[in-house]
Amino acid sequence: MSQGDGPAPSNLPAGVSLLENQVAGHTAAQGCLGLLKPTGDDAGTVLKPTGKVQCGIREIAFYERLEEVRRRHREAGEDTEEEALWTALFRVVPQYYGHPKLTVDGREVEFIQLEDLTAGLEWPCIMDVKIGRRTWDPLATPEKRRAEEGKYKACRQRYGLCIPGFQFYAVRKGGALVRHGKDYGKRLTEDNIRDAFLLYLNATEDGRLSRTLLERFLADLRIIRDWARKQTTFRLYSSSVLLVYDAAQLGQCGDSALQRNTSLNASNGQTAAAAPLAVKARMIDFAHAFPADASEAGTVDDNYLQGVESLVGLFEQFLAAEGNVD
Ligand SMILES: Nc1ncnc2c1ncn2[C@@H]1O[C@H](COP(=O)(O)OP(=O)(O)OP(=O)(O)O)[C@@H](O)[C@H]1O
Ligand SMILES: O=P(O)(O)O[C@@H]1[C@H](O)[C@H](O)[C@@H](OP(=O)(O)O)[C@H](OP(=O)(O)O)[C@H]1O
Repeated sequence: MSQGDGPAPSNLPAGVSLLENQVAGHTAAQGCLGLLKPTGDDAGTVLKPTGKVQCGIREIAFYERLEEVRRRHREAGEDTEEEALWTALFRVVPQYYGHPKLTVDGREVEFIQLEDLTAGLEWPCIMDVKIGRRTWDPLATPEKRRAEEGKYKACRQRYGLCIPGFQFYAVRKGGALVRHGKDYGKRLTEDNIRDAFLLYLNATEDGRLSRTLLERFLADLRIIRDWARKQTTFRLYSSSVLLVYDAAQLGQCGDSALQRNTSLNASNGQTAAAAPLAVKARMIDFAHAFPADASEAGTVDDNYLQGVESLVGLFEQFLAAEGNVD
């Protein structure tokens, strides 16, 4: 969604800075107001500007709805079948902390405050996977629809998803940070999209991956997939799954081929068994979350489901490949 027009903010309120590891969406580097990161009491959260009014209203409504389910769940202690479908999402949607207003460059801006999914990671590897063949919503103008249909075509056609941005720390290059933005994502095709995932996942040169990493991602992705297989009340357009892991912990999973400098591991004083590998897949960006209309009632969101099924399928193929480690 658009995150505000005009130059990048020059005058941020005290106690917030730009979220430096934002990998997609509108960023300060593009002259927009990107996500911010508070310090002090609110450390560990991010502030997403609401941008276009209707996008903000829809995204807040989605998070508030989930909060309402959470409140009922806490009070009732047990869920109806419909509630259970939504409580399953708590694990795969960032915690929501409301929608505060801040003044940026003399203008009042409403934000959505969320758990920072990258908090505490030493070498945060982050990939934004935008889900769905169709990314324009029912209110899109013909121009917007054409613009959306014209990009990331090859990947979207084949997989029902695209990669607008990612970053990773290359463990076998001493932890060098590599970033790829939307131009890279737009050049990907059905033949090489797997290579983008292999890069992101710190595969060895011969394509071997950490089994632990894949299994942990799959645990979350299957929760999202199972929800998408059943839920019939929403249509999610242009929503993403954010993949996050800490490459600094990869070397502690047991295989020397994936390891970074072993002295770094030793300096952490951690053993392979003691070091939990931080890995998560989370649903983000509900700016185009629409309640199903009358003609869609009782049916699943095929557009979203197909993208998530593809993502699960890709990770399952990686996991089934021979030679993976740990
Ligand atoms: N909860 C979060 N924790 C950490 N980083 C986040 C979080 N939410 C979003 N981000 C970062 O911000 C980026 C953009 O997020 P999001 O897709 O919600 O914004 P957007 O501007 O609406 O995107 P788009 O322009 O693609 O619609 C993500 O790719 C990710 O790098
Ligand atoms: O991947 P790209 O090429 O950067 O394309 C952008 C992306 O589709 C965003 O999701 C969209 O914001 P919305 O979700 O708000 O529509 C934005 O529209 P915008 O330029 O109209 O803000 C597009 O420019």
